[in-house]
Formats: sequence, C-alpha cells, structure tokens
Amino acid sequence: MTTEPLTETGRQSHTFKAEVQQVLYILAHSLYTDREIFLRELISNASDAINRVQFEMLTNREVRNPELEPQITIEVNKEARTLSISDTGIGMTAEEMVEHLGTIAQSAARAFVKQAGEGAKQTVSEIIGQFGVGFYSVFMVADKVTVVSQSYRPDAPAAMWESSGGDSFTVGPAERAQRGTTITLHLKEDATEFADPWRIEQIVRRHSNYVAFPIMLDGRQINARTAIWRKAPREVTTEEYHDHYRQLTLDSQPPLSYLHISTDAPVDLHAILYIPSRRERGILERRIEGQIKLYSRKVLILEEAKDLLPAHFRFIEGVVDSEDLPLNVSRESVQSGTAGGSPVMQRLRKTLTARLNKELNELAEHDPEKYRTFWQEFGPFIKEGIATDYEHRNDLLKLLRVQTTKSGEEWITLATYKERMVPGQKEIYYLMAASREAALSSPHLDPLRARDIEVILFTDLMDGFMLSGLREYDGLRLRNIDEGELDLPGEVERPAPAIDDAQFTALAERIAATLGERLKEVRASKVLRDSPARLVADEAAFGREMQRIQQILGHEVQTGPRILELNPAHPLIAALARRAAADPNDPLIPLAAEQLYDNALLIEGLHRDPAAMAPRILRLLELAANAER
Ligand SMILES: Nc1ncnc2c1ncn2[C@@H]1O[C@H](COP(=O)(O)OP(=O)(O)OP(=O)(O)O)[C@@H](O)[C@H]1O
Repeated sequence: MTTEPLTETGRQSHTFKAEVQQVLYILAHSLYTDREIFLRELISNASDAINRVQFEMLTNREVRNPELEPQITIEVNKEARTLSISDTGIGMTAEEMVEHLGTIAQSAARAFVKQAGEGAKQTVSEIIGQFGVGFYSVFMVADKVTVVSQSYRPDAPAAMWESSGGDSFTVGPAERAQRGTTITLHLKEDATEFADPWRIEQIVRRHSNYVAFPIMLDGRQINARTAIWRKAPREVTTEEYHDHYRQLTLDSQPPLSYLHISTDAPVDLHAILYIPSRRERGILERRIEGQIKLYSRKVLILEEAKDLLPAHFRFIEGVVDSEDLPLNVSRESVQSGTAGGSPVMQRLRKTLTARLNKELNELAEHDPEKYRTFWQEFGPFIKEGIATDYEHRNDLLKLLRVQTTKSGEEWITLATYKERMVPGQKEIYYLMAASREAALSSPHLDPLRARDIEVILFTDLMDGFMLSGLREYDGLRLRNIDEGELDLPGEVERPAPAIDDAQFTALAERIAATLGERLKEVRASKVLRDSPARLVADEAAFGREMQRIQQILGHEVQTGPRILELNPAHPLIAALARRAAADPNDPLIPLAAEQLYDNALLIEGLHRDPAAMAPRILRLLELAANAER
C-alpha cells in the first residue's frame, strides 16, 4: 500500500493492496443476482462492532459514551440515491481504517479471486461468506462509499474513509458527535432498489432477522424483537427455526432436527441446538464443524464456544444463552473454564449433552428415516466419541448403528444384535471389510453362517478406530471373526475332505514356498465350508484395527505374517492338491497361491495395487482355456 502526502483538507490518499483491487474489480463488474447480501455483511460488521464495545465495557472503564444504547440504524434517501447504516459500536480510528478497510487477508483474497474467476457454481454470498471480503461487497451496489467513525478510545479523533472503488481510498479527519460508525453508500444507478425502505425491510428479515441488536428504519425496529431462543418453544414456528438456522449458518438446507431448551432452573438456560442435515456444506468445508454462540445477558461472549458440548458433537450448530455466566469473565476464562466460569459451564455442558442425547434417541425412535440420514452423515463422529470419550460411551452406544449379515439395508443397534443372538452365544462377532458386498463374500463367515450366527459388518474407516477403544458391549466381548480359534456355540457337520493327507501336504508345501515370508503357516482349515481359503490373524496380534486404518491410509505397517487356511473339502483346493502331488512343478500352483492370497486382501480392503493382478489373471485365464503360448 502506498501513501500520498496530506492534501489541504487533511486527507491522505492510499492505494488498496493489489489483492483488494482484484476483489473490488470482480465485485464491481460481475452481474451477481444476490447483490442484496452486501447489507447482511454491513449489519454483521455493525453487530460485531457493538459486541466488541460491550466487551470493552466489561473490562475497560475508559470507553467513550458508555451510555449509548446498542443499536443499528439504517437510513435511505431515494432522491439522493443513498443508503447509510450507523452503529453504536466500537468505532475505528484513522489508522484502523487504513488497516482494516484497505487490506484483506492475502490467502483469502487469492482464493476468492480464483473461485470467482472460475465461475464456480456457488453464489457470491457463499463466496463472500467463506473468504471474509465482507465490507468490500458494498462495491457491488455503490460507486462511492464514505465511512465516518468515532473510536471508543476517549482521546482518538473522529475519522473518515472514502473510496469510489478502483485502486485507491482516502482517509482524513471528520466530525462525529458520538462513538460508532456510519457507512454511507452512494448507490449505482442500477441499484436504486436499495434506497427503498420496503426493500430494505425485506432484506433485513431475510438475512439479518435474528441479529441480537435492534435494527431501526424510519424509527421502527425491523428485525425480530425477541431472540427466539428466549421465547417459549411453543411460541416459535418451524419456519422461524429454519430461518434462524439459515441466518446463523448460511446453510441452504434446513436442519435435520433441532432442540429448544428454555429453563430457569437448575441453571438459567435458553438454547437452540441444530443438527444440520449434512456434514459438508459449501465447497470449502468451512462448516464441517458447527459453531455454538454463547450469550450472557444479551452480550455475545463467544462466537464459537468449544466447551459446551463434548468434542464428538462438534457438528452441532446453535445458540446458548445463560444469565448465570458471570459477566466479568473474559472470553479466555470462559473457554478454559477458569475464573469462576467453570462450574456454570460444566452444568451447562451437562444439561446440553444430556438433552441432545435424549433428542437423538427420540429421533431414532420416532423418525427412523431421519435418523438414518443422521447416522450416514454424522455416524463417524459418534464412533469417534465411543472410542475416546469414556464418560459418554454408554449414551453413545445407544446411538450406534451397524449393519450385519442379517440386517440387509437396515441399520440395527447392538441391543437388537444381542436380542437376536443364538442360544449359547457369548460373544459379539464382527468382520472388517472394504464394503458390505466384500464382507458378505468373506470366507470368515463360513462357520458362522453354518450356525446361523449374525455377524456385524464393519466397513467404515472409523470403525477400526472405534474398535480400538471398544472391547465389549453390555458384558459381551466383541470378537473379530478372522481369528483362528473361535469357540463357536453349537456343532455342525463338517464336509469330508476330497483328498488324502499326502496330496494336501504337497499343495501346502508349494504354496508356503511361493508366498514365503508373507505367511507364518499353511494349514488345513477346520471351519471353512463354501470358501477355498482364508487368511487368519494371529490371535496375539493386538491392535490390528488400528493397523488396518494405517494400511488403508497407505502407511507402511509391520503387520506380521498370517496363517493361510485351506479348505480340503473345496473342489478347487482338491484339484490343486492333486495336481501338486502329481507334478511338483505344475505352473498353475504358484499362480493360484498368489491369487488366493490377493483375494483375501481384496475382500478385507487391504490390497495395495489391484491393477497389478491383471497379468496374473490373464495367465490364469489362458491356462483355464488351454490357450497356447
Ligand atoms: N461498523 C464497523 N465498526 C467497526 N469496525 C468495522 C466496522 N465495519 C468493519 N470494521 C472493521 O473492518 C474490518 C473488515 O471488515 P470486513 O467485513 O471486510 O471483514 P471481517 O468483518 O473481518 O470479516 P467477515 O465480514 O468476512 O466476517 C473488520 O474486521 C473490522 O475491524
């Protein structure tokens, strides 16, 4: 930014930073249909400014005009084609104007220019929201903008900032009687609509209705008078909740569900918590995590209160308001739970968490379709909580849903699994695989299918993480069925081997020689029925769930050799064994060994490079077709 010498009026001319110039150019020259959001941005800045001065007043006595009521005032003049918005906020000094209204975070600007330049599908309001070019959006509708401000600092003189877009702005002294800021827009010819009071009221209702301070127009308050979370739930309509959610989050989809708490005892608590309908909103995934705004006595204490819910509920959006929070707390002390904030925060957290759990359980019970959506979008968070949050594990286990060999497309609870266990079953059986389809073709299922035992199919990356911390449910151990020695209830008849021991040994030796160090042992299976082979984990191999995650993420892990079990009653194994016994150098055997091993990895979702199998499969096909080489 370059700065020119003072002119006679005491104004100094500055050049916008290059990134700002680019942003301004795009904003001024694009035909955006939702230009009206410039007003939302200005109101949001005004509201921030009031929040900030309220905070100053809590901690700092030296504030100019402490008696001023928090208020945002809009004035329009059709003849002059102007719109102005004033606030009783923190104000800006001349230096702050240069700093805040001349620059823009460079990375944000670059990302903005890139997105806008690509003609991205999202609307300008989404882009602006994401990149924080808020103030500059005025240049979509104005060809000249004047800002006059009086800082809260008692000794700072009033100042003005003015620009017609382009590449420069001026800053100089000004007259302003009281603390706060007035921004005046000289509207472009095609933006006259924004000098119409009716239009302004419509925009405020649509985008800024729930701003916590009065927004005045022609002597009337045009935003909602009472914060909806302070109303009794029966007085709030679904539409109002949806509107509030949209204005809070900028999410274009309505929330999946919401929860409104309004109580005075044992704590004073007025809160609305929203469960979004999807996890990822907007291209930048800025809102993959929710935000909970914390108010006390109408003062916004925290824009993003982290400690009000356990970490696994971080996708929740909403507002929490409690009169019980001491006003003399700083943001930091509320956050860290010190300085007296702690006991109240803990009580709030406890109440909110319990109510949210209850709400989710009720959703599952009364609206299974919605709960299914919830589970698909936010299941991974619940699983994370189960693994890491011992305090809430039992509550979270009620929210857990799984698919099994018997559930089809349905999602069931562990309680349902338990009810459906066969007589004599003492453990919960599960299988980890790449997908449901892959899981259902797993050879490990053979002995359980034969006994009609239900098996949980875990196919999500987070499942491994969850299982690393979850060893049992309701007194039942969770057992991975890839283990060699499962003590299964009930007896089933075993199919008779189709080959003799010598033939089997010949095959086992050839396979062991081919697969070398990848295997600990090749042995005859006591449990396989319909499948030819399986890879069995070493029971001692603790932590395989986490290892699995590492493997899927492509990290090098020492997994230790496993045991290959062959099914001597299977036609393929029998045929291979006969060939191995007849000709130890039969070329089919090593190819088959490799392919059986790869099949096992594929089903488990652990194969590193499936494409590498293509030449071998081709060779196997040639052998099957007796093709000449
Ligand atoms: N009405 C106002 N009163 C006091 N300061 C203001 C006001 N409007 C803007 N500012 C200052 O100008 C800065 C830049 O505003 P701008 O809207 O461009 O970005 P932001 O508010 O920081 O980010 P975003 O609007 O995207 O959340 C603000 O951070 C604030 O410091």
